[in-house]
Amino acid sequence: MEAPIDMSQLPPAYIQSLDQIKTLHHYAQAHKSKPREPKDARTLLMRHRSGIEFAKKQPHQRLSDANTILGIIVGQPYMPSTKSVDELEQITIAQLRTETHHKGKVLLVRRMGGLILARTTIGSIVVDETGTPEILKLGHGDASLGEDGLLPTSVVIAIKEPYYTFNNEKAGELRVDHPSDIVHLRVTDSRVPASLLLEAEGRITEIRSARELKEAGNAALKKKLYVEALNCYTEGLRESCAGEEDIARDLYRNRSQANLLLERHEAAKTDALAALPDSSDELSKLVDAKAYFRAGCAAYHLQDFKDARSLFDKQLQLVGTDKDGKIMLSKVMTRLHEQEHGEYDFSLHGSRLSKAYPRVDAADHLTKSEIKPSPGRGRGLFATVDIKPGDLILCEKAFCVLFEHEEQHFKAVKYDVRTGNVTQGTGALWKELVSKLYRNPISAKAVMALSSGGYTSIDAAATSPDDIAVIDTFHVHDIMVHNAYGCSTPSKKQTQTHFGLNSHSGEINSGIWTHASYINHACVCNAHRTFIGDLILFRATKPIAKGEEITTAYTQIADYDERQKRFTEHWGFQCTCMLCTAEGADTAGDRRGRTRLERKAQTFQERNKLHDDAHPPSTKRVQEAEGLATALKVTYDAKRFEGVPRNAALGIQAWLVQAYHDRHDAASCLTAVVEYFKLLAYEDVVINHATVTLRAGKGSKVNEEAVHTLQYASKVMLETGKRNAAVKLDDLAKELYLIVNGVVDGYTGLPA
Ligand SMILES: C[S@@+](CC[C@H](N)C(=O)[O-])C[C@H]1O[C@@H](n2cnc3c(N)ncnc32)[C@H](O)[C@@H]1O
Repeated sequence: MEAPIDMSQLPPAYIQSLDQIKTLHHYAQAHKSKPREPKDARTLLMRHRSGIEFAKKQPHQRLSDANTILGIIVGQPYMPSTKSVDELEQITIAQLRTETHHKGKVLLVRRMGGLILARTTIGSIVVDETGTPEILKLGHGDASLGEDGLLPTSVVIAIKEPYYTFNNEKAGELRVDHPSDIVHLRVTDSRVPASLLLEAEGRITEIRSARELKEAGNAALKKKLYVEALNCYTEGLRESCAGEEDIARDLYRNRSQANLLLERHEAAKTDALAALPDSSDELSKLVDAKAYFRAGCAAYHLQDFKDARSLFDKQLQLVGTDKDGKIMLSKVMTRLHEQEHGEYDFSLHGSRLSKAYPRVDAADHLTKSEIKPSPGRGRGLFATVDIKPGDLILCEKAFCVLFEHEEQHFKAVKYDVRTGNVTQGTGALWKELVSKLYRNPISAKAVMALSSGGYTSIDAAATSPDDIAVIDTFHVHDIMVHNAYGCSTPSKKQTQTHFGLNSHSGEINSGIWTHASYINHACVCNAHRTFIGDLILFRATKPIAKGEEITTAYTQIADYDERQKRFTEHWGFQCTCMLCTAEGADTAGDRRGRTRLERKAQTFQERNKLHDDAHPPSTKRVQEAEGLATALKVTYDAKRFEGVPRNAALGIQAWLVQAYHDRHDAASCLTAVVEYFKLLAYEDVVINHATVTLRAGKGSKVNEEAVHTLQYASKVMLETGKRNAAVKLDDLAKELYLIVNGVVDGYTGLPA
């Protein structure tokens, strides 16, 4: 989940930058609706050129560098235009007003400068039909599309309902935050004013016939100029006339390939299917097979494995046999098995991970849960079957995830002018998410349906004027803030090392999982999450009955007041789970006293680190720890805390478990383990050489330490010759390990 920033950790330059952002915001508010100040074209262009040079020299700005500052401002939201260009009244740049959203208006401009591809924005200079230049800043845009993909110079750009605001230097600029507010008008378009009929700079307008455009597209595809190829094929389709059905099919089939390469899987599938005739002769069978293969690949990427199976089947029926088709079909069958049964080869998936390949090729398994209303919490996720502790509840691939080592990632401070909140960690994800949503607008609907904490937008997904899906960027932002999960950095080692999946890397990586996002929070929850690459796994920590709500802990903040503050500020709720109810009924003084004692216990543990049984702690130290543990336990009202964890006492109790083990005090060690599980609110806890039982209670919790304490109990049994009890305890430790780690891999248990 998005982390609030610790201002004391920021370099001074950041604080300055934030102050600038805040000052700018106030300046803009004070200059609302004033006439735009004219600008000198020469100065504007010169400054733009030096901006381009500067951006080229700083391709990788990082937070660690105190001299380079990335700040993202989440501005005062304005809605994306849901009108088509034809419905809007044309205005000129001179008519713009400062800090104003020009509703009902459209600006027609052409780009005259290069692009400044900065990490947080994309900038250029545009000129309107009167020759007036102005700065254009795109808050979001798929930089991978390149200059001509983003703002081609071969077209006229319509900026729908333009927003005119101020840049860092308090100079006016056109700001486009919603990519759908930009429409490309071909120069042949009758709406383009004569003065903007530029000399064709792009190649598209030089070529006329559909066949020539197909050849140009193929040449561009070979050179990996995918956007150019796409534009050529699209233009070719517009130019193709009656009698040219074969060429049109080629154009669709080839555009499908360009779309696949641009990760526009929905469009890739539509195009591939549009290319299909009834295969009559051998040659058309071959090209049809190619189209089925492409449609199958697109369906695979869209996780529609049933559809993918039927498409690859059709491909193979046409050609008899094909190596690539067979490989894909075999992968599809594995995915269908994962999807239906929730059975995954997690070791294999983990072993394929690396920083270069941080995403897993796996299916979602979602059938054990469904979205339903959760009284007082909006919607929630509910079990559709009885689920046992340790069972996989769900496994889902991210809709979008960004890892901090990836090229598109950058670290930036984000300042939200609406709330004054300063956060870190999701600026880059926001940009990536918007790009991905535009690339696949149908899948976008699942993301746009997520909770946004009260942001009310237009039903943007339902409208697509000018054939462009409309997505409200600010809505996406708020959805991301309320739903993103922080995840670990993927590596091969994750599934090979002890608690490898649990090792978090500071939560800078984050992503959106659309189904898992429906899980509501409870501090004492019934589902624990881990990650393998971009796969999120939830396992049951206790029995979950069919129809019961699935809950997870959004944050593990120990202090009650701090925790509630975070819930209120970040997610807009107060937690009323069993733990919060019990802790909330303590007096403020009780809580303060407990926190003081807990800190004392933590300091004691830090000063008295345990090593092994060759270096056991002294009796005096153990007595000190026992005193602290007792003092902490009595801070809990026995009745009120029945059945809920007594978190503050856990750390020192775990220290005692190891201390007794290291001192070869078997009886005390086992008693301390029993006590540890009682503190976790486990029920029926019996651990002796004859009986080993523990049962997760309604309010119990589980953690890494619980696994370790059971391992110490197991060791003690082994060392005292009680092998059966040792094995039982080791099995229990392994069961808990599976819950906490997500997979059993990496577990280091008893020696044989
Ligand atoms: C990730 S979403 C969970 C799904 C959400 N309930 C929905 O309807 O889409 C997070 C939001 O759910 C609500 N929520 C989650 N846990 C809650 C709880 N324990 N009590 C009340 N509201 C909760 C809050 O509105 C929070 O901002």
